[in-house]
This record gives sequence, C-alpha cells and structure tokens, in this order.
Amino acid sequence: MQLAQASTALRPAATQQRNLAAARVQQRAAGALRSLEVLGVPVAARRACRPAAAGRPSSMAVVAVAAEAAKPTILVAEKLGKGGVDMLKEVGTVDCSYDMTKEELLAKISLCDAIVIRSATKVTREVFEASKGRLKVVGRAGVGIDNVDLAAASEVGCLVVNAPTANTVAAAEHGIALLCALARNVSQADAAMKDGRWERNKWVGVSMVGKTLAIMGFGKVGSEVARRAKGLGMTVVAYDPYASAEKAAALGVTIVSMDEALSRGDFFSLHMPLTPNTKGMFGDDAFAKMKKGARIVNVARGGVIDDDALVSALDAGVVAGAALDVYEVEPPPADNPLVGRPDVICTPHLGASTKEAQEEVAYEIAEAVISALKGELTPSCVNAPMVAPEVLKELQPYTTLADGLGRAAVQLVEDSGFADVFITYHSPRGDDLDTRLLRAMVVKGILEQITTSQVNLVNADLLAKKRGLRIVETVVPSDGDAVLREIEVAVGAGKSKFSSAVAPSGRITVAGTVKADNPFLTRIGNFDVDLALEGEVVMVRQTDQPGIIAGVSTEFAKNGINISFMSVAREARGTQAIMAIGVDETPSAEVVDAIHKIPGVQEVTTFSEKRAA
Ligand SMILES: NC(=O)c1ccc[n+]([C@@H]2O[C@H](COP(=O)([O-])OP(=O)(O)OC[C@H]3O[C@@H](n4cnc5c(N)ncnc54)[C@H](O)[C@@H]3O)[C@@H](O)[C@H]2O)c1
Ligand SMILES: O=C(O)[C@H](O)COP(=O)(O)O
Repeated sequence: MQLAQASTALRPAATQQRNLAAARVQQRAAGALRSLEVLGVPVAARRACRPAAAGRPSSMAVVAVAAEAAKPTILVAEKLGKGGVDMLKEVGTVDCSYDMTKEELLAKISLCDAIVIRSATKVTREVFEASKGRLKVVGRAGVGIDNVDLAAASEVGCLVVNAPTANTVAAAEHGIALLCALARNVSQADAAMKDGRWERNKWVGVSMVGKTLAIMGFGKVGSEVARRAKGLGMTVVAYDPYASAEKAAALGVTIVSMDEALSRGDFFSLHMPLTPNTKGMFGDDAFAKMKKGARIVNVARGGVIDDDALVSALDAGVVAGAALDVYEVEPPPADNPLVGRPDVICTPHLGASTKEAQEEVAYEIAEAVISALKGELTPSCVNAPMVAPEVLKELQPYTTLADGLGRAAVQLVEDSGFADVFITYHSPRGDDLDTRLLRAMVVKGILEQITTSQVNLVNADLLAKKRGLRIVETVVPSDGDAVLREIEVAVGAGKSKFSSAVAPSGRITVAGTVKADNPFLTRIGNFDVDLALEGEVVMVRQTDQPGIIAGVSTEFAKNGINISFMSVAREARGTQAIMAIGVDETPSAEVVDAIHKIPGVQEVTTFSEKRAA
C-alpha cells in the first residue's frame, strides 16, 4: 500500500520533469536564431529561421517558421523510448529504422540531418563520408561513445551529443545485481534447478560484507556502485587517475593507485570508458597482481578486459569468477571463450535497460539532439569544447562581432593570401576570459569567405589548421563593466585592397565592440570609426576637404542606395581621411567607380557583412 502510494506520488514528479524538459526545449528555441549564428547550422535551416523583414523575429516566429520550412530529417537507428521519439517528431521528420545493415545505413545517411543511436550502431568515418556533409548531429542515447568516430565527426563539423546521466543508476544497479549474483552463484544455481538438479553444496557462495570492492573508474556509475556497496557493508577503494579524492572521501571511498587496487580487491567492478588508454587494461599484468580468488564484474565496455588474459586467470584460479554485461564484439561470436564458462555469468548488455532509464534516456537525448540541430551548444556535446551556458550567454553578442571582424579582415586582403591571424581581446577578465568561442567565430568569419566548408565550434580550429592558418591570441586586461571592451583582428597579409586598413604594425587590422547588443566597427587600420557591422560596407579614403561627403552621398542617392550609417575619421585637418559607410543595397561596380572618380577620393573598397543566405 505504502509502495503504491509512493509510486503514485512520484508520477506527477516524473511528468513535471518531462514538462520541464519540453519547456527547456522551447526556451532554447527562443535563442535559436542567435545560436544558429554561433554554430553555423545548414544554410537552409538558417534561412528558414530568418524573418522575411528586417528586425529580430519573436521566438514564436522562429519556432513556427523553422517548423514549417526546414524540418530536419532525424533517423532513429535503434529503439528509443516513445517520449523521446514524440519530442523529435515535434521538430523533424522522424524515420525509425531499427536493425539496419551497414549497407542500409550507408544508403540512408545522406538523407538525414541527425541520427540517434545506442551502442549497436557504428557511426564510422565511412558513414560520415556517405552522409556527404548533411549529417549535422549524432545523438547517442546513452553514455559510451566508443561506437562513434569522433575524429571523423569533428572533421566534418558534426556535433556528437550523448545522454550522460539518465542511465547511471540503472548501470550501477546492474553492477550490484551482477556483484551479488557472482558472490552467490545465483545464475548457476538457477540454471541447475531448471535442469532438474538440486545442488546445495556445489553453489556455496562467498560473503560480501567486510570484503574489499575495488572500483576501477570512479565516475558517475562507479560512485553510484560505491554508494550501494557501502550499504552492503563492503570496504570500497577506487582507482581513477582523474577522480577527486575529496569527493571519494565524502562517500567513504579511498582513492588508491592501480597496483594497490589490484592487490587489495576481493571484488572488482569496472566503470571506465573504453579509450586507447583503457583498452586491454585488464590483461595478464593486471591479473598477475590480483589476490587469488578475486571476482570481477564488467558493466563498462568489453574491450577494457583482454578476454584471453581473463580466460588464463580463470583457468589458473587467480580469478574465481566473472560477471560480464559487455563484450568486445556484441553480440559475442559463438566461439567467445568466456560466455560458455560455468564460472562466468553473462548478460546481453543490459546495464542501461530498465524501463525508467530508457524513458529518461530518450528524453535526454531528444532534448540534446533538438538543441544541437538548432545550433545550440548543448552541455552534452562530446566533440566540442564545453562552454558553460552562462559563459555562452554573456559572450553571445561578441560572437557576432568576432564573426564580423573575421569576415571584414579577410575581405580587405588583396590576392596575396595570409597565414597569420592575430586576435586581441581587451577584457577586464584578463587571462580568465574564455576565448574559445570567440576564436572559433573569428575563424568562421574568415573561412566562410574562402572555403565552402561549414565552420563551427567543433571544427573551426581543425579547419584553420588544415588551411595553414596560425591563430595568435592575446588578452589585454582592460577597465570596464562589460566582459569585453574590444576585439581586434589583424591578418598578416602582404597587401590590402584598402591601404588605410593596414595598421602601423603592417597588418590589416579591424577592431570592434558591442553597443546595445549590436556589433560595431570601431577601428580600421589606424583610423577610429563608428559603424554598425552589418550589411554592406563601403570604405573610402580621401583628402580631408569639403564636398566629398556630399559627392559620395549624392552618388548613392542617384542609384537608390540608402545609407544606414556613416563614420568619418581623419589623421589631421586637410590630410588623409576615411569614410566608413554602411549601405542597405550592394553598390554596383559602376557606383564604386563613380565614387572613385570624385575629386579628392583616393581609394574605394567594399566588403559585405551579410551572412551567407
Ligand atoms: N553496461 C551498460 O549498459 C552501461 C551503462 C552505462 C554506462 N556504461 C559504461 O560505463 C562506463 C562508465 O560510465 P559513466 O557514466 O560512469 O562515465 P563517467 O565518465 O562518469 O566515468 C568514467 C570514469 O572513468 C575514469 N577513467 C578514465 N580513464 C581511466 C583509467 N585509465 N583508469 C581508471 N579510470 C579511468 C574517468 O576519470 C571517469 O571518472 C562507460 O564505459 C560507459 O560506457 C555501461
Ligand atoms: O554506454 C551506455 O550508455 C550503455 O552501454 C548503454 O548502451 P545501450 O544504450 O546500447 O544499452
């Protein structure tokens, strides 16, 4: 009765949680347009989110327009909870195709903007190549991302997101279930009874209370296993080179070296990810250091144990028993040397498979995929630098500025090309300023002018490196309340299309700031200007004399070109001056030529701050 009441009481909480998740998604949609700019989502999607008329769209408009015009196609390649599928259906066309062959996946992937997988689908380089640039998001409905080629994903600018928390408890519970089953021979005794044998003496187990459990990998699952093992009266030690000893101590767990863990453990529970470092971590050397009769549970990944070494350790009695949920090849082939052994208990990768965990995983991954498709930096993105939401929020206006400055600088380069990009941030934060997002946006602004690659936070550094760009960043401490006072972008090009853009340093230099959330150009070369960094920009260098401004504006007026901003700067009276003019329409070559011919004008150039449409 009490249990029933408790579960009824919990139900509204779960519903509330889902509503919250949905609300979070909607809230994020409100920021969609801005975020699209941050990450450079596909042109079609961006266009769909743009308002027809000038001005910022309301969040409602963004959601509605995006939904109608640019529905992404989302391939759900493995069974996903209904709630998550329904969430995905609200934003995209969802294709649930389970159990595809590799060939079927390769054939389908170029039609998909996102794919949702669990651990069975291998998203290899071949898959990314077959997607021909369309795949923008891989959503792993679970934790382990060892089945996704992250390097290949990053190279093509594809975001990989996972659901890092929803199955933690399920995995920990399965670990404990296997630990108990292993200690008490539950599976073997059950099999014997079903086979008609009553073997009370054969299946005498070992006690867990007072024994030492060595947890290898003290992350989310490892610490939940520790918590539960303490409840069983075990002494818990953990080996994890990256874990905090304080956090462990708070749970009554001692962090020890690998050798100490190996020599102390009566039971081992593995909870590290499969990486090149952990592959085969439990091999002959490790087993040789264990106490005779130790027992080992693996709910992490098959590859962390060397199967042949475990077979030898079992044969030698060093290991008394093993319980495995995961295998190097899944499902394990018929000749797997461990599955058929009576001293090994096996489950078919069930760690995350509880009803509750799968429901929550589905919501968690759907939320992450939707957010990633909108170009947002989701906290569970595993192949982009983590930028905390609060950092993202405060840097947001500066990302457009950084993009615009990169865009302007590269358009001022005359043919010769360049290799060095110097970015200087003037910020009261000094060295504490997180510049990764801003650097990526400068690179994006530059590269979008010279490549067809889609550039985003995931691949900006990589693409810059591939193009041989050397990015040099400097943060200059400054006064002020704003997180940034100015960003300066300078490129070490030989020659500029607009000679006044070359600063005394010899570099083409533009600098800007943010006013009322809008980016402004504040300096070009050595001249201070004040111009909204948007639309088309015309730069004019002239002798400082009366009549030139009138001449230039007349030329624009004659051609129906509206001036949105104008800023004039000079070195000194009667010497050199420059005009930076924002115009609503792109001036033709004839208009530029006519301005050039105005007496006193020495050079004219244009650049565009219009984002690719
Ligand atoms: N069987 C299942 O169904 C199931 C379910 C969930 C998670 N998992 C697996 O469990 C593992 C842990 O998941 P998690 O959510 O706790 O991840 P996590 O990232 O929270 O924890 C992993 C921990 O491993 C540690 N680690 C990394 N390299 C190590 C090394 N060389 N030696 C020791 N420790 C190392 C990390 O510091 C981290 O603390 C992953 O492999 C995941 O794929 C399996
Ligand atoms: O890494 C994980 O999340 C688990 O291994 C679960 O994998 P699954 O989603 O294939 O059950």
